Amino acid sequence: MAKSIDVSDLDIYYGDFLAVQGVTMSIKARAVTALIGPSGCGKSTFLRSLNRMHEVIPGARAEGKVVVDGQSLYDPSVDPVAVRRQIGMVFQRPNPFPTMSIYDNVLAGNRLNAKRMKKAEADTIVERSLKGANLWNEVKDRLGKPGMGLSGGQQQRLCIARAIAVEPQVLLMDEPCSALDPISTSAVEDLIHELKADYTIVIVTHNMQQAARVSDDTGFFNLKATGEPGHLVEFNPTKKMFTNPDMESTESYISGRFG
Ligand SMILES: Nc1ncnc2c1ncn2[C@@H]1O[C@H](COP(=O)(O)OP(=O)(O)OP(=O)(O)O)[C@@H](O)[C@H]1O
Repeated sequence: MAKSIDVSDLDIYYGDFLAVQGVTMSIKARAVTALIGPSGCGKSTFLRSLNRMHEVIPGARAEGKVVVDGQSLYDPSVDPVAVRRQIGMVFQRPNPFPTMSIYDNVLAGNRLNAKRMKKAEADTIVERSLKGANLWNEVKDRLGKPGMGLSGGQQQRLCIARAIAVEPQVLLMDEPCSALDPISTSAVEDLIHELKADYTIVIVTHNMQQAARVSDDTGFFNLKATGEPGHLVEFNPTKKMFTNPDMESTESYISGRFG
Protein backbone atom coordinates (compact mmCIF):
# COMPACT_ATOMS: atom_id res chain seq x y z
CA MET A 1 0.00 0.00 0.00
CA ALA A 2 2.57 2.58 1.09
CA LYS A 3 4.51 4.22 -1.74
CA SER A 4 7.55 6.46 -1.85
CA ILE A 5 7.36 9.89 -3.48
CA ASP A 6 10.19 11.43 -5.49
CA VAL A 7 9.89 15.13 -6.15
CA SER A 8 12.31 16.82 -8.50
CA ASP A 9 12.65 20.48 -9.51
CA LEU A 10 9.06 21.26 -8.66
CA ASP A 11 7.86 24.83 -9.25
CA ILE A 12 4.31 25.67 -8.17
CA TYR A 13 2.39 28.67 -9.47
CA TYR A 14 -0.84 30.52 -8.72
CA GLY A 15 -1.37 32.16 -12.11
CA ASP A 16 1.85 34.14 -12.75
CA PHE A 17 2.88 34.03 -9.10
CA LEU A 18 5.64 31.52 -8.40
CA ALA A 19 4.79 30.39 -4.86
CA VAL A 20 7.27 27.52 -4.45
CA GLN A 21 10.48 27.04 -6.40
CA GLY A 22 12.76 24.15 -7.22
CA VAL A 23 11.81 21.54 -4.63
CA THR A 24 13.66 18.24 -4.80
CA MET A 25 12.89 15.71 -2.08
CA SER A 26 12.63 11.93 -1.61
CA ILE A 27 9.78 10.99 0.68
CA LYS A 28 10.12 7.50 2.13
CA ALA A 29 7.36 4.89 2.19
CA ARG A 30 6.14 3.75 5.63
CA ALA A 31 7.57 6.82 7.30
CA VAL A 32 6.35 10.20 8.47
CA THR A 33 7.79 13.28 6.76
CA ALA A 34 7.14 16.62 8.44
CA LEU A 35 7.15 19.95 6.59
CA ILE A 36 7.96 22.97 8.72
CA GLY A 37 8.67 26.65 8.06
CA PRO A 38 7.31 30.14 8.61
CA SER A 39 3.88 31.23 7.43
CA GLY A 40 3.58 31.76 3.69
CA CYS A 41 6.67 29.77 2.69
CA GLY A 42 4.56 27.30 0.69
CA LYS A 43 4.23 24.22 2.89
CA SER A 44 0.50 23.76 2.20
CA THR A 45 0.94 24.60 -1.46
CA PHE A 46 3.65 21.97 -1.76
CA LEU A 47 1.58 19.42 0.17
CA ARG A 48 -1.42 19.96 -2.11
CA SER A 49 0.77 19.55 -5.18
CA LEU A 50 1.53 15.99 -4.02
CA ASN A 51 -2.01 14.89 -4.90
CA ARG A 52 -2.78 17.57 -7.51
CA MET A 53 -5.28 19.13 -5.13
CA HIS A 54 -3.91 22.66 -5.69
CA GLU A 55 -5.17 22.49 -9.28
CA VAL A 56 -8.74 22.94 -8.07
CA ILE A 57 -7.75 26.63 -7.68
CA PRO A 58 -8.15 28.28 -11.09
CA GLY A 59 -4.78 29.13 -12.64
CA ALA A 60 -2.80 27.01 -10.20
CA ARG A 61 -0.28 24.64 -11.76
CA ALA A 62 2.97 22.83 -11.13
CA GLU A 63 6.04 22.25 -13.29
CA GLY A 64 8.55 19.55 -12.53
CA LYS A 65 8.20 15.96 -11.45
CA VAL A 66 6.34 14.15 -8.71
CA VAL A 67 6.82 10.41 -9.05
CA VAL A 68 4.86 8.04 -6.81
CA ASP A 69 6.27 4.54 -7.00
CA GLY A 70 7.41 5.01 -10.57
CA GLN A 71 4.27 6.78 -11.79
CA SER A 72 4.67 10.43 -12.79
CA LEU A 73 1.66 12.31 -11.34
CA TYR A 74 1.94 15.20 -13.79
CA ASP A 75 2.09 13.06 -16.89
CA PRO A 76 -0.54 14.39 -19.36
CA SER A 77 -2.23 10.98 -19.43
CA VAL A 78 -2.80 10.95 -15.66
CA ASP A 79 -6.27 11.81 -14.34
CA PRO A 80 -5.99 14.17 -11.33
CA VAL A 81 -9.17 12.72 -9.82
CA ALA A 82 -7.59 9.25 -9.80
CA VAL A 83 -4.49 10.72 -8.14
CA ARG A 84 -6.60 12.27 -5.34
CA ARG A 85 -8.19 8.88 -4.77
CA GLN A 86 -4.80 7.22 -4.26
CA ILE A 87 -3.36 10.01 -2.16
CA GLY A 88 -5.70 10.99 0.65
CA MET A 89 -5.78 14.27 2.50
CA VAL A 90 -6.72 15.33 6.03
CA PHE A 91 -7.28 19.03 6.63
CA GLN A 92 -6.65 21.50 9.42
CA ARG A 93 -10.26 21.65 10.61
CA PRO A 94 -12.14 18.38 10.98
CA ASN A 95 -14.69 18.39 8.17
CA PRO A 96 -17.13 15.49 8.53
CA PHE A 97 -20.13 15.78 6.22
CA PRO A 98 -22.63 17.51 8.49
CA THR A 99 -25.78 15.69 7.44
CA MET A 100 -24.24 12.20 7.43
CA SER A 101 -24.02 9.61 10.19
CA ILE A 102 -20.67 8.38 11.49
CA TYR A 103 -21.15 5.23 9.38
CA ASP A 104 -21.90 7.13 6.17
CA ASN A 105 -19.07 9.57 6.77
CA VAL A 106 -16.55 6.74 6.81
CA LEU A 107 -17.95 5.37 3.53
CA ALA A 108 -18.29 8.69 1.69
CA GLY A 109 -15.16 8.22 -0.44
CA ASN A 110 -15.89 4.55 -1.18
CA ARG A 111 -19.38 5.41 -2.35
CA LEU A 112 -17.97 7.99 -4.77
CA ASN A 113 -15.63 5.35 -6.17
CA ALA A 114 -17.90 2.30 -6.32
CA LYS A 115 -21.47 2.27 -7.56
CA ARG A 116 -22.86 -0.47 -5.30
CA MET A 117 -21.56 -2.09 -2.18
CA LYS A 118 -23.08 -4.98 -0.24
CA LYS A 119 -24.04 -4.24 3.38
CA ALA A 120 -21.57 -6.80 4.76
CA GLU A 121 -18.75 -5.28 2.71
CA ALA A 122 -19.68 -1.77 3.86
CA ASP A 123 -19.80 -2.91 7.51
CA THR A 124 -16.34 -4.45 7.18
CA ILE A 125 -14.86 -1.26 5.71
CA VAL A 126 -16.46 0.90 8.42
CA GLU A 127 -15.18 -1.30 11.25
CA ARG A 128 -11.68 -1.67 9.77
CA SER A 129 -11.34 2.06 9.11
CA LEU A 130 -12.65 3.17 12.51
CA LYS A 131 -10.36 0.64 14.20
CA GLY A 132 -7.49 1.93 12.06
CA ALA A 133 -8.26 5.45 13.22
CA ASN A 134 -8.45 4.41 16.90
CA LEU A 135 -12.09 5.48 17.08
CA TRP A 136 -14.03 2.21 16.93
CA ASN A 137 -14.43 1.65 20.66
CA GLU A 138 -15.71 5.19 21.17
CA VAL A 139 -18.36 5.09 18.43
CA LYS A 140 -19.29 1.46 17.75
CA ASP A 141 -22.58 1.82 19.61
CA ARG A 142 -23.68 4.98 17.81
CA LEU A 143 -22.67 4.50 14.19
CA GLY A 144 -26.04 5.84 13.00
CA LYS A 145 -25.63 9.12 14.90
CA PRO A 146 -24.39 12.27 13.15
CA GLY A 147 -20.63 12.66 12.72
CA MET A 148 -20.99 16.27 13.82
CA GLY A 149 -22.04 15.04 17.28
CA LEU A 150 -18.48 13.91 18.06
CA SER A 151 -15.83 15.98 19.84
CA GLY A 152 -13.30 17.87 17.70
CA GLY A 153 -10.63 15.23 18.26
CA GLN A 154 -13.06 12.42 17.45
CA GLN A 155 -14.21 14.27 14.33
CA GLN A 156 -10.60 14.53 13.16
CA ARG A 157 -10.11 10.79 13.71
CA LEU A 158 -13.37 10.22 11.82
CA CYS A 159 -11.90 12.21 8.91
CA ILE A 160 -8.77 10.06 9.11
CA ALA A 161 -11.01 6.94 9.06
CA ARG A 162 -12.76 8.36 5.96
CA ALA A 163 -9.38 8.96 4.31
CA ILE A 164 -8.06 5.45 5.01
CA ALA A 165 -11.38 3.75 4.10
CA VAL A 166 -10.46 4.01 0.41
CA GLU A 167 -7.05 2.43 1.14
CA PRO A 168 -4.90 5.24 -0.24
CA GLN A 169 -1.17 4.80 -0.79
CA VAL A 170 -0.25 8.07 0.84
CA LEU A 171 -1.85 10.27 3.50
CA LEU A 172 -1.26 14.02 3.38
CA MET A 173 -2.08 15.95 6.54
CA ASP A 174 -2.24 19.74 6.66
CA GLU A 175 -1.86 20.82 10.29
CA PRO A 176 -4.24 18.06 11.42
CA CYS A 177 -3.98 18.97 15.11
CA SER A 178 -4.08 22.75 14.98
CA ALA A 179 -7.77 22.90 15.94
CA LEU A 180 -7.47 20.24 18.66
CA ASP A 181 -6.87 20.32 22.42
CA PRO A 182 -3.71 18.65 23.83
CA ILE A 183 -5.42 15.34 24.66
CA SER A 184 -6.98 15.00 21.19
CA THR A 185 -3.66 16.08 19.68
CA SER A 186 -1.92 13.32 21.56
CA ALA A 187 -4.51 10.77 20.32
CA VAL A 188 -4.00 11.88 16.71
CA GLU A 189 -0.20 11.82 17.13
CA ASP A 190 -0.39 8.25 18.49
CA LEU A 191 -2.55 7.36 15.51
CA ILE A 192 -0.06 8.88 13.04
CA HIS A 193 2.63 6.78 14.66
CA GLU A 194 0.56 3.61 14.16
CA LEU A 195 -0.53 4.47 10.63
CA LYS A 196 3.01 4.72 9.35
CA ALA A 197 3.23 0.94 9.46
CA ASP A 198 0.91 0.94 6.42
CA TYR A 199 1.06 4.41 4.90
CA THR A 200 3.43 7.04 3.64
CA ILE A 201 2.54 10.12 5.66
CA VAL A 202 3.41 13.75 4.95
CA ILE A 203 2.38 16.26 7.59
CA VAL A 204 2.55 20.06 7.66
CA THR A 205 2.91 21.37 11.19
CA HIS A 206 3.67 24.64 12.90
CA ASN A 207 4.44 22.79 16.07
CA MET A 208 8.16 22.03 16.30
CA GLN A 209 7.68 19.56 19.16
CA GLN A 210 5.09 17.73 17.11
CA ALA A 211 7.44 17.47 14.12
CA ALA A 212 10.15 16.15 16.44
CA ARG A 213 7.75 13.68 18.06
CA VAL A 214 6.01 12.19 15.05
CA SER A 215 8.32 12.38 12.07
CA ASP A 216 11.25 10.41 10.69
CA ASP A 217 12.35 13.07 8.19
CA THR A 218 11.78 16.81 8.17
CA GLY A 219 11.81 19.39 5.40
CA PHE A 220 12.37 23.04 6.33
CA PHE A 221 10.87 25.56 3.88
CA ASN A 222 11.62 29.29 3.91
CA LEU A 223 11.42 32.44 1.80
CA LYS A 224 14.70 33.94 0.58
CA ALA A 225 13.10 37.37 1.04
CA THR A 226 9.61 38.88 1.19
CA GLY A 227 7.89 38.43 -2.18
CA GLU A 228 10.33 35.72 -3.24
CA PRO A 229 9.08 32.15 -3.74
CA GLY A 230 9.30 29.61 -0.95
CA HIS A 231 11.96 26.93 -1.28
CA LEU A 232 13.22 23.87 0.53
CA VAL A 233 16.18 24.91 2.67
CA GLU A 234 17.02 21.57 4.21
CA PHE A 235 15.71 18.02 4.21
CA ASN A 236 17.17 15.60 6.72
CA PRO A 237 16.35 12.92 9.26
CA THR A 238 14.33 14.61 12.02
CA LYS A 239 16.88 13.73 14.71
CA LYS A 240 19.65 15.48 12.81
CA MET A 241 17.42 18.40 11.90
CA PHE A 242 16.63 19.11 15.53
CA THR A 243 20.09 18.48 16.97
CA ASN A 244 22.61 19.34 14.31
CA PRO A 245 21.02 20.92 11.20
CA ASP A 246 23.17 21.64 8.16
CA MET A 247 21.89 25.18 7.62
CA GLU A 248 22.10 28.16 9.94
CA SER A 249 18.59 29.33 9.04
CA THR A 250 17.16 25.94 10.07
CA GLU A 251 18.87 26.30 13.43
CA SER A 252 17.48 29.84 13.83
CA TYR A 253 13.96 28.72 12.94
CA ILE A 254 13.78 25.66 15.14
CA SER A 255 15.28 27.51 18.08
CA GLY A 256 12.55 30.13 17.73
CA ARG A 257 14.67 33.04 16.52
CA PHE A 258 12.24 33.78 13.67
CA GLY A 259 8.96 32.66 12.12
N1 LIG B 1 -5.32 30.20 -3.52
C1 LIG B 1 -4.23 30.98 -3.63
N2 LIG B 1 -4.14 31.91 -4.59
C2 LIG B 1 -3.05 32.70 -4.70
N3 LIG B 1 -1.98 32.62 -3.90
C3 LIG B 1 -2.00 31.71 -2.91
C4 LIG B 1 -3.12 30.84 -2.73
N4 LIG B 1 -2.85 30.03 -1.67
C5 LIG B 1 -1.62 30.39 -1.22
N5 LIG B 1 -1.12 31.39 -1.97
C6 LIG B 1 0.20 32.04 -1.79
O1 LIG B 1 1.22 31.06 -1.92
C7 LIG B 1 2.25 31.30 -0.95
C8 LIG B 1 2.40 30.05 -0.10
O2 LIG B 1 1.20 29.86 0.68
P1 LIG B 1 0.95 28.57 1.56
O3 LIG B 1 -0.41 28.67 2.14
O4 LIG B 1 1.31 27.37 0.78
O5 LIG B 1 2.05 28.77 2.72
P2 LIG B 1 2.20 28.00 4.10
O6 LIG B 1 3.66 27.85 4.32
O7 LIG B 1 1.39 26.77 4.09
O8 LIG B 1 1.59 29.06 5.11
P3 LIG B 1 0.85 28.84 6.52
O9 LIG B 1 1.87 28.23 7.40
O10 LIG B 1 0.50 30.24 6.93
O11 LIG B 1 -0.36 27.98 6.27
C9 LIG B 1 1.81 32.54 -0.16
O12 LIG B 1 2.46 33.65 -0.73
C10 LIG B 1 0.33 32.60 -0.38
O13 LIG B 1 -0.12 33.94 -0.30
